[in-house]
Amino acid sequence: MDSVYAIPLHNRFRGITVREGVLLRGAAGWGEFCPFADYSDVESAPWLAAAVEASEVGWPAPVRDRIEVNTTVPVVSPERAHELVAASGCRTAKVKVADPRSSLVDDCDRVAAVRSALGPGGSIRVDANTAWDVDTAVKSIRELDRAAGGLEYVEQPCPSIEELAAVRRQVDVRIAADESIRRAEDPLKVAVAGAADVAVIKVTPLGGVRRALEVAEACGLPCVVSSAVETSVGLAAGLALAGALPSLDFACGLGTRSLLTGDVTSAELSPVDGWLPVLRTAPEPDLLASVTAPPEVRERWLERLGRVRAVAGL
Ligand SMILES: O=C(O)CCC(=O)c1ccccc1C(=O)O
Ligand SMILES: [Mg+2]
Repeated sequence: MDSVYAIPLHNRFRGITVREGVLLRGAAGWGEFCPFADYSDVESAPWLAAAVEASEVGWPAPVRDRIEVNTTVPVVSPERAHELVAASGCRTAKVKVADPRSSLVDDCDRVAAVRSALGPGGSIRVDANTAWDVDTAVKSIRELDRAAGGLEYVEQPCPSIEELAAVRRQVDVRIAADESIRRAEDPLKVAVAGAADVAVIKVTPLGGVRRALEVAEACGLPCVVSSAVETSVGLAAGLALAGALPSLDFACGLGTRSLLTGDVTSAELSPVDGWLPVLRTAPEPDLLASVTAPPEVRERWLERLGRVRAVAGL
C-alpha cells in the first residue's frame, strides 16, 4: 500500500518546514513521489516517473560503490553553521545564500564561519536559487568569494541562461546550473555549456536515473548529483545516479538526510566521514508508522498522486 509521510525539518529550507510525500512499493522495491507544493501536476509528472522507475524497474548498474557528498547549510547563524559543518564530517559544504531572510553581510559571515569549520583544505559552494540580477550577482559573488577564502562554485546565481553566461564572463568563480536544467521545458535541450561550468542533476525532477543520465550526457558538463531532500528511499535513487555516471569530479548534494528530523529506515543514508554508500534501503514498518501523515495530508497526497498519474499516463 502507498504510504504518505510528513517529516518536520530541523530548519526551514526552501520555504518548507515539513517534508511530505508518498512512498510507492512495486516489484523492484520502493520509490518516493515528493514534488514540492509549488510544482503543478504537469511539472510533477517526472517526479512520478522517477518513483515508478525505482519501484517497478530498478536502476542501471553502478560503476563506483561510494559517493563523496557535501553537507548542506541552511540559513542559520554563523555559530550554528560552524556546528553543523564540524559535525558533518564532510570536506565540502554548500551554503544557501541570498535568502530573503538573510543580507549579503549575513551570508558572508555564515560563509566565513563555514571556512573556519572546514579549514583551508575544504571546499565551499554557495546556492543563490536564482535570487540575483547580473550586477548583484557579480558584486555578491566577489564578496562571498573573499569571505569564503575561495569558492568552489556558485549555483544558479540568476534565473536565466543568458544571465548565467553574463555573470560567468565577469567572475572567476565557476557557475553551476540547477534550476536552468531542472525546470527547463526540455532538460535534454538546454544549452548550458557556455553559461555554466557545472551541471546540477536531480533524479526526481528529471524523471528517474536513466533519464537523468541522458540529461547529464547531453549537457556535456561535469555533474553534481543533488537531492530534493527526500527520505533515504529517495536518496537511494540519487546515489544510483551518482554511482552510474561515467565520471564524477565533485562532491554530490546527497548529504541531506540530516535536514530531516526523521527517516523511514534505521539503515538511513547519512554520510560517514563525508561519504555515502551506493545502496538502497527499504522502509521499516515501525519507522514508517512514526512518520505517517495525518488523514487530511494523506488525502491531499493521494488525490495529487491520482491526478499526476493521469497526466503522466503512469
Ligand atoms: O545540493 C544540496 O546540497 C542539497 C539539495 C538542495 O540544495 C536543494 C534541495 C531541494 C530543492 C532545491 C535544492 C537546490 O539545490 O536548489
Ligand atoms: Mg540549487
